[in-house]
Amino acid sequence: MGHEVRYRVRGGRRLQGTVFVQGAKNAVLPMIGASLMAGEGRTVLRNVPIIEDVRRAVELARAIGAKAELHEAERTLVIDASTLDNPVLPAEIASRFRGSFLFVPALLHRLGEAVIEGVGGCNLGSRNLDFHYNGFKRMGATVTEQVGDNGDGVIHIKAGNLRGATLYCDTPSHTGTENLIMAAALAEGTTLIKNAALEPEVLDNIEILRAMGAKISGGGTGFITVEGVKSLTAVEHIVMPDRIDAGVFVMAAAITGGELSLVGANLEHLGVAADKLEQMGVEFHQEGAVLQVRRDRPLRPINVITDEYPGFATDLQSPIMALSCLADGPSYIYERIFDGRFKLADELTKMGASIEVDGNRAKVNGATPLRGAEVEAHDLRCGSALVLAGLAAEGETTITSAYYLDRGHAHTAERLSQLGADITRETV
Ligand SMILES: CC(=O)N[C@H]1[C@@H](OP(=O)(O)OP(=O)(O)OC[C@H]2O[C@@H](n3ccc(=O)[nH]c3=O)[C@H](O)[C@@H]2O)O[C@H](CO)[C@@H](O)[C@@H]1O
Ligand SMILES: C=C(OP(=O)(O)O)C(=O)O
Repeated sequence: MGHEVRYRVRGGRRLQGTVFVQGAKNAVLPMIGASLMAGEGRTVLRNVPIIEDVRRAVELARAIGAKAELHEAERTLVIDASTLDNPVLPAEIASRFRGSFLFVPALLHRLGEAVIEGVGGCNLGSRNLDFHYNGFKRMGATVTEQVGDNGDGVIHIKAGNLRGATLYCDTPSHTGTENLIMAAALAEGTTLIKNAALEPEVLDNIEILRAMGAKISGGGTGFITVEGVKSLTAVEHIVMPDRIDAGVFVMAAAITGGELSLVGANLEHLGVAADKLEQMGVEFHQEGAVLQVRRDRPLRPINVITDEYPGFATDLQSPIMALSCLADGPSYIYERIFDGRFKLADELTKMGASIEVDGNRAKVNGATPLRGAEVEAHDLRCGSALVLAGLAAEGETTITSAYYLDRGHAHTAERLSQLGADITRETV
């Protein structure tokens, strides 16, 4: 892990200018998984966000035998999966990011098995994988769990020949849908996936898979049909913009009373979050691929219920909690997707916020002025919310550990500084 890295923010500056929205974390990770399904050739992914999760994915791809080159300046990832030879997803890499589990379909098809020593991702309460395992089993795989050398569970999935089947997600799981589509893409026969996720990243992943030769229909409807094919070919693909990164910059404009041009942001991808932000007093104007955002009136309180797309994205729930601290009146937040995503409330309280948490519901008693403090990012979006709070706070805020934020946002300090923020990323 190396030294502790933290962000230091001195608040009170109004943000103004142009910012480039990064490529989507939650699109590029399944695409790396998809690229590992190509038995020959080199996949080229462009607009790759230079974030820690991508670095871990590159390490993991190499650990299982693929050749992966991340050209950071060009934001381009080149993957040659012809040399894939090791079915083990080692704990030391795989348990550091959720996207590691998206490598499983490629291992099942290419090597006939996958050994999962660990799966990571933000600690947000229970994060089950039963929809994935049940789907693989319905397609003919066997799933067994053993205790590894260090006492942790190791999951062994043996594929044999995966066969098309009728699959479902109890709730429309984002990575669950992606994994079942990838498993079905090279399976024998036809697969129907019911209650599939509708997220734009899922659709972008379908697009690359179709370019690779997969036969997938129904994306965006909740029912996805996949006709298995014999092989997939390596292609070039541009990763879609990150709607959560865009949402955080919208809120950076909102919390500082600023005005920004977000290059690459798509208002439609924000779903209900765009409407909620409008209700709070944020103004949007989409000009082609550039989204203009400004807030110059007092922030109004809000009622947020997180939901799958196009509902209010859970990954924007923490940022809007920070923003609602400055709204004039009580805001109500109901987190429906994850049962442990409110650790942020204690950190915001250290900065002067007044927040009452009751299970998965929170009441934010705005408006309270925020003051700088030493706070802790417990997960990625907790980190982005604390940066937002720091931008609006009086005095200095230090946020540890920066790693969480760096898992999902690229060049945070540089991009915010260019807009006029006073923020540095320091190694202690
Ligand atoms: C790498 C990636 O894309 N991560 C995103 C993905 O995570 P991830 O794909 O892990 O999230 P899911 O959509 O699968 O999970 C949503 C809910 O379904 C439950 N569930 C999920 C799968 C399963 O097999 N069983 C089960 O019960 C989870 O516990 C959770 O309560 O979607 C989340 C919800 O939009 C986002 O916050 C994450 O940023
Ligand atoms: C929960 C998140 O990511 P992951 O699923 O990769 O942990 C997130 O992006 O906020």
